[in-house]
Amino acid sequence: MAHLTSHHTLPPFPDDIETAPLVSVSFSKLENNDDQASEDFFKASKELGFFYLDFLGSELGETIVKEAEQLNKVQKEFFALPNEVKDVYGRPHLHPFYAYRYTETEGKDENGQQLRNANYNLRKDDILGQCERLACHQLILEHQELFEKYVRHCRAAVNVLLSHLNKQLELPEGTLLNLHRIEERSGDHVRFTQNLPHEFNEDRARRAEHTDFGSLTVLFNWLGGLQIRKPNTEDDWVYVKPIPGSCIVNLGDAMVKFTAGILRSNIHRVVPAPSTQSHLTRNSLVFFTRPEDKVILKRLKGGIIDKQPRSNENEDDEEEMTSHEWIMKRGTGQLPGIFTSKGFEGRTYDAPAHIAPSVSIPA
Ligand SMILES: O=C(O)CCC(=O)C(=O)O
Ligand SMILES: [Fe+2]
Repeated sequence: MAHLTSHHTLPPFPDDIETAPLVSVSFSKLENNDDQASEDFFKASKELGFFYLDFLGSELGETIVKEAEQLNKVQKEFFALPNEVKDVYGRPHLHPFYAYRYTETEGKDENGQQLRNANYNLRKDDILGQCERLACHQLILEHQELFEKYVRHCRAAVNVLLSHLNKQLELPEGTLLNLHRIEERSGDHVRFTQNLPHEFNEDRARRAEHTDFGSLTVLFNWLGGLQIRKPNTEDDWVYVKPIPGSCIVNLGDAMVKFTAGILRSNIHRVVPAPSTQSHLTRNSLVFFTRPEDKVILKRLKGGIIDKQPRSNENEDDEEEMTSHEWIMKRGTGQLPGIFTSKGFEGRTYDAPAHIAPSVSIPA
């Protein structure tokens, strides 16, 4: 059978380490409004906030998988460009968030260039021509059609997920979809990520801990390295094994705020790939969906959310922040720390100034 993905070209994920208990939800079943799949998805969204979305057997799903493979090739080509070429699209001069961002790491490549871990955030509104486009490299423009299809397809899949959540939360029809209209300005973006092999380092692992800021994240990775913290533990981290044909979906802070904590945005981080894969450079491809820029991040009215207890008497008086403000503050380190359903968690991390363009500043 022809391979749909390139996972088989890489050393296998080890079979002797504990992995995260993500359930697998069939996208094709969700498309066909299967009740059991819908309930399984809702349960996973409440309990772990992470699940595999199995795209096999769905036309849209398999298209997304193929496009992710193509974009993975593009990102490798992009990261292989000379540093000074990539720096043209770097922050802070291009944009504080939608830009190429890196941290230097030990060693030089064969051309004597300093090695870097990096990511590159490409805005949905740039890709779809919905705003004045930020400068980007010719390579990105050459693949404009692929980017546009990928964004539209990921958004179509996300809309299926939002519709099921809407139904399970018993919200008035279209509530969640109306907060995520593709044609409106939002913080949705495609992220390229590249990390070079390195020894596990506790401090670096801690700095990488984060929740995602937005609504739903569609993640493709090819090597292990993503870890989630087991719910109700202080520090028990387990690897998420990549599954060919599935993406990993996780819920972000906005969904916690909208549902007054019914849904879960789980803490996660990226550390070196495990044993058999640890010598390889690791790439991941992320599509972040976020509420429209103008949406205020607070509990929605209606359905089972109305039955959720208030977290404190002053919940209604708390400072209201729009999705755009939240993303920019969180994305540039002005609101550091780990956000959970109970608010910000105790252990916070302030980015030292010297690693300002750090890829450790999360999501
Ligand atoms: O690289 C990965 O597998 C996860 C990346 C991630 O969590 C993020 O970019 O927010
Ligand atoms: Fe993340």
